[in-house]
Amino acid sequence: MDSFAEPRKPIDNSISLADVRAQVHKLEEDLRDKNIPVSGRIIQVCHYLPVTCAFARRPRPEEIPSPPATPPAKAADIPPSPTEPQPGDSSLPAPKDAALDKARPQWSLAVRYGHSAMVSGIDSLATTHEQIVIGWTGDIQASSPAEPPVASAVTSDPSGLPTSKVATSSLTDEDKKELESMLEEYRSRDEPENGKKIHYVPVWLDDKDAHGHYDGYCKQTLWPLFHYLLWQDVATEYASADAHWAPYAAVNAAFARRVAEVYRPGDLIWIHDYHLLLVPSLLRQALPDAAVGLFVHTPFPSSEVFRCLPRRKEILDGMLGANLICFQTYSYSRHFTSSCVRVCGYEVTSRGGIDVQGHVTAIGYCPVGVDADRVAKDTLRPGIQPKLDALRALYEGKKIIVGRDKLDVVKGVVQKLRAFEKLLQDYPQWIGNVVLIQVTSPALTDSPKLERQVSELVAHINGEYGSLDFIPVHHYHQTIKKDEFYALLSVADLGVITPLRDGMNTTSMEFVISQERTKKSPLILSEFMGISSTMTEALQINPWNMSEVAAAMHRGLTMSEEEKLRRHQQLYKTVTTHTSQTWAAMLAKKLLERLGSQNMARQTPFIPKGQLEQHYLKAKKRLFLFDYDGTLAPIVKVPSAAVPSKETLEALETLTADPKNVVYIISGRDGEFLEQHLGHIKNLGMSAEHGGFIREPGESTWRNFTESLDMSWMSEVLEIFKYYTERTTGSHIEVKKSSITWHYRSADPEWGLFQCHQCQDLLENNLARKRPIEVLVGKKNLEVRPLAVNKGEIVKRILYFNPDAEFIFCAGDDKTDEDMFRALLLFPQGTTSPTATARLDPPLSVTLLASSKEDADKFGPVDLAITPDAVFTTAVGHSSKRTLASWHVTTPEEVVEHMLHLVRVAGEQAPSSSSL
Ligand SMILES: O=P(O)(O)OC[C@H]1O[C@H](O[C@H]2O[C@H](CO)[C@@H](O)[C@H](O)[C@H]2O)[C@H](O)[C@@H](O)[C@@H]1O
Repeated sequence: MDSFAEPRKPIDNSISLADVRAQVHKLEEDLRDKNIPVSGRIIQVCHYLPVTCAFARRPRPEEIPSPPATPPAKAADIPPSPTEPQPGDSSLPAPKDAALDKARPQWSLAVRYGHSAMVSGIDSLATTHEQIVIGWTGDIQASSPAEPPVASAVTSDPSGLPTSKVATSSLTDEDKKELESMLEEYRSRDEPENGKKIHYVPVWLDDKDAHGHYDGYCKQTLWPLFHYLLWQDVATEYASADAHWAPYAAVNAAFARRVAEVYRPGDLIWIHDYHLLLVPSLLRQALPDAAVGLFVHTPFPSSEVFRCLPRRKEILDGMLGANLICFQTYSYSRHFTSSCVRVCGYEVTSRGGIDVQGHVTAIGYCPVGVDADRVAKDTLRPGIQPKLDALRALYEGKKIIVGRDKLDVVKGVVQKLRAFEKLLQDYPQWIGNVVLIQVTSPALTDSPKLERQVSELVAHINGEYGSLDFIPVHHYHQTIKKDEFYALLSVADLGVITPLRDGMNTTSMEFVISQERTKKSPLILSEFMGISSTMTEALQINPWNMSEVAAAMHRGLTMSEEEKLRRHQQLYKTVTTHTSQTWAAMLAKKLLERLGSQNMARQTPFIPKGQLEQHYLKAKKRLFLFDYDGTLAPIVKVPSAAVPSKETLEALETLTADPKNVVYIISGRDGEFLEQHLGHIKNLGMSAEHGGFIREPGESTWRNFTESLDMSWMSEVLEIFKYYTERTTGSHIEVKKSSITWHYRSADPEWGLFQCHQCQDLLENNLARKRPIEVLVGKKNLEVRPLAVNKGEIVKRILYFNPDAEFIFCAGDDKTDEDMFRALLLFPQGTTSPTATARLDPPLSVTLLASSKEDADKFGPVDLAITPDAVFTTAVGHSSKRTLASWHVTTPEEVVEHMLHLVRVAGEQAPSSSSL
């Protein structure tokens, strides 16, 4: 237990806000220099706006009551003409009635408390950036029209307003517009003077969706899971962890739409927290080039817990639309990464990013802090001192332990009380000399069982260890006011914050700042909270270990003044330099760094349908070169199950039926597999084993390019693969005619990858130095084939024999397909002329098969008919995948759709062209 030892020599882990801001500025300048758009704006996407909205609708004309019918008049009191209303005549609507006063806003806005760290961070960024905060209005409270009108958009606490709600569906477009323009004028209390504008933009949600999303999926499904609670342990009316998925998805979609509406190229987008985990991928589809960051404020559980979530893949894919995902701690980021690897089978790049079909999401962490200056100011509030004095007087002569938590299972209040009892048991000298003041504020959802448990435990301890003049535990279950809160933190001789799980925990930081003016008292923290990784000088404990917590309490209460001071100074430095301001600036910095990194800057555009169609229709001869796995058939777990779909077969059959088309499959598969599934397609050319074999269109025999090669290495590779297969459960070997593949897709993903690296290392640094082989890293496989053959060579060969092709479409998804794309870089880089021509030397595969030197010499260079615009090299995968291809599509289905489309348009054109 490291923390129980004498404190280490203080380390300087402080961060300078000025430095981070300067770095942000520099990064932006550098990006501009590289012509990468930087707007200087940040879009912050938060579940709630930091504003509450109350609404008092003006009555519509038809809702204004008409004057009541008057009784028959007596001659003596004939009323004046109705055109002359009398003062005080209550039967007539007063023209100045507040409800009718068009000038008076229907809306009143007030500060929404909560998430103060995030909100103050965002506010502070206004020093350097214009921002747009997008969030839900929350339930709209109904305020009475008789309420005094609000003078401006900035108002005080609306707690006096009636709490009935206004249905969002009852709001008109005008009502919504009115709120939007008031929000545009709104300025938060903490916005810096002369700061840049913060625009507040509401997301309008259907009330049912909004509650299904938040009270349902967020609070009943995700929140417990992220805090290591499986649903049967928390939900009293447990239905299904999948209930409320639909509103979760709907609300996320509404947020993404709103962001897309306000987005401008060069904006940075930061999405906050577990309420919005699908927004990144929705934005990636809508705004492929946007720089999107996702910050997860909660813990992220171990993959073994996370995998219980029915929608685990949807959630991970949703998050992975971001360019960067940041967590509070390294350990949460590690859990996330292993969930991606284990649940989805995604791979981790050498720099720790997650690779999804070529789109790499960087993973990082950046702990949030508090607004230390504001907290320090708050501790000086005049109302605090009298409360502090009162507490001191009340507990005079006794040590005070303070705990303040939400009454929520994960906050560990029960465990803390048990540990306190253990303190009194193990260190009886404290009986009568120490009190625990535990304040619990109500959680979002009541838990009567937990409340009962806590009360019983308090009563038990007080009964067991208390006396007429001594009550050991003082438990207050209520929301306390700010002054009371700071008085409590300041008076403590020991702070005990010991949740079973907590994303970060800001109370511990507020404790340290409060103690700066008073006792510099020590702090006990649970090791299961995010903040523990930065608060290294706190006494860290496992909240489940009662003896350990009791010992830490004893230690904290008896600590020397010198040690207290030393520890406090270190904690204070951490808290006052790792603030909400530095956190917010660091997020901006990290996303800009990501933006500048190579992966993000190089986007492969989506294949241009019109241009493809135009060149296809124009060409007298067209060449199609398709990889198979991952290009014409999606990747599946078992290789033999990757059979072509009905649509794929239809596309190949119709393409090959057109005499203008020359179509080849160029695959790593063996000829047997290709023949079995595609052999029946007339006129389909096939190349197997990464260019080792070719079967020309219309022929039934294969030409073997490896015949004359030394293939003795195969048995040696097989031995090595066998060694690894024995040690990697779930892996298997695929032996082909002249290549061999070791698959580990069904093995434990981390172990499989580790073994793959070991095996690759052995093959490359040992066998490949002596033998004419190449080791290829494929999709969860390792392949070895002869050095002399590759897919690029085959492409050159096909092109060499079809020099009159005027259109080339070549698609592939993995590294071996890059050889094909490389072979099709026929024009020097930067060629802009659409009529540029190219010449091709005879490739090795042509001369190699020549029977004699003279025969080989017959083959000279050929002039190609192709022009630069008519070569469509197409990577299947994400637009940010690193590739030599000029275009991309995302899935094999899209490849097939494009092919079917070309065949269709050519078919539609055929009758008219023949009639010409
Ligand atoms: O050149 P390709 O047509 O892309 O073939 C490359 C290798 O694909 C096969 O393995 C891959 O696809 C399987 C089915 O989706 C998948 O289970 C496996 O994990 C992938 O690595 C094939 O088995 C190999 O022989 C090919 O060389």
